[in-house]
Amino acid sequence: MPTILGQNQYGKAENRVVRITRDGTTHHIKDLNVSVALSGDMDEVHYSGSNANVLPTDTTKNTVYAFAKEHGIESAEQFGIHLARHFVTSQEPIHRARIRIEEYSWERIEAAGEGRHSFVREGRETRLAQITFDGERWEVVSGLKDLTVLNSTASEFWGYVKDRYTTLKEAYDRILATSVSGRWRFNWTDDAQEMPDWETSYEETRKHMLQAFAETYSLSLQQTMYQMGTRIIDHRGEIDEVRFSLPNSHHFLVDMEPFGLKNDNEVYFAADRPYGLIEATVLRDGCEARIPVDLTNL
Ligand SMILES: O=c1[nH]c(=O)c2[nH]c(=O)[nH]c2[nH]1
Repeated sequence: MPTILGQNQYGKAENRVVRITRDGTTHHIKDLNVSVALSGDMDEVHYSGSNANVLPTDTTKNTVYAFAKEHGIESAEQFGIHLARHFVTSQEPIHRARIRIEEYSWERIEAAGEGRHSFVREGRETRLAQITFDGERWEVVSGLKDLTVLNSTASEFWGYVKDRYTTLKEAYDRILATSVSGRWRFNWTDDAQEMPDWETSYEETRKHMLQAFAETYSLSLQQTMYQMGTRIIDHRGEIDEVRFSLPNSHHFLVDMEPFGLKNDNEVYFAADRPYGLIEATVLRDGCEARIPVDLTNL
């Protein structure tokens, strides 16, 4: 045979599932985008077209919705663990399941009247979770994207290398802004270990990240980023690795001299591109880096 089959996986991507839980007239909402990727003994469907080992992607979709009904959605991580375990343990040919989840936040609208059933989509970040199970070991990587933050002072950038193409002026008081994309890997790997409280872990990790961003007097975005990772590793024992991808959202002071005006760090042009892209992994000492370097691959 002139070719052989390499890595392959399949499943239904982007199942949009909204679960309402009713507690009398008070309703709760969980809004997820769930992608299933399964792999295992799938050579034959590729080589000969035999579907004997193929659980249809349509079924994986139905399972997502059925599990939302039967088990509810306590957290993205918990939901992903249920699904991954189900696919690997219920179907002999399936050896590995990867569940990716995006979660959208809804805030309750406090209004007059009996019902508490109205929500506004929060302009918050998108929460992310990826759960992988091979029948023995778990890997849970959580994260977020589009967490947009800005410090309007306490940021400098100077003392850098200058060559004949360098035109950047040293900055002693600049805006530091970024849209955080981060992933963190849990050290929970098998059922015998106690599971983290996923909801608390997410909120606390997010809080440490934001506090480190706010509290670091920044000499570079690299330094701030490292502090954000360090703060998480120091405070969250359940997390061993953090990976960040931070666009440096440049804010350029507008030259107002042509208008006869003095711009005293007040008016900026917020450039959308190009942007510096600052990325790094922060690891607990002695731990292995497993989160892919390119977060668009996760
Ligand atoms: O925080 C920064 N890090 C850089 O590496 C860099 N490079 C640059 O032009 N501006 C900045 N800012």
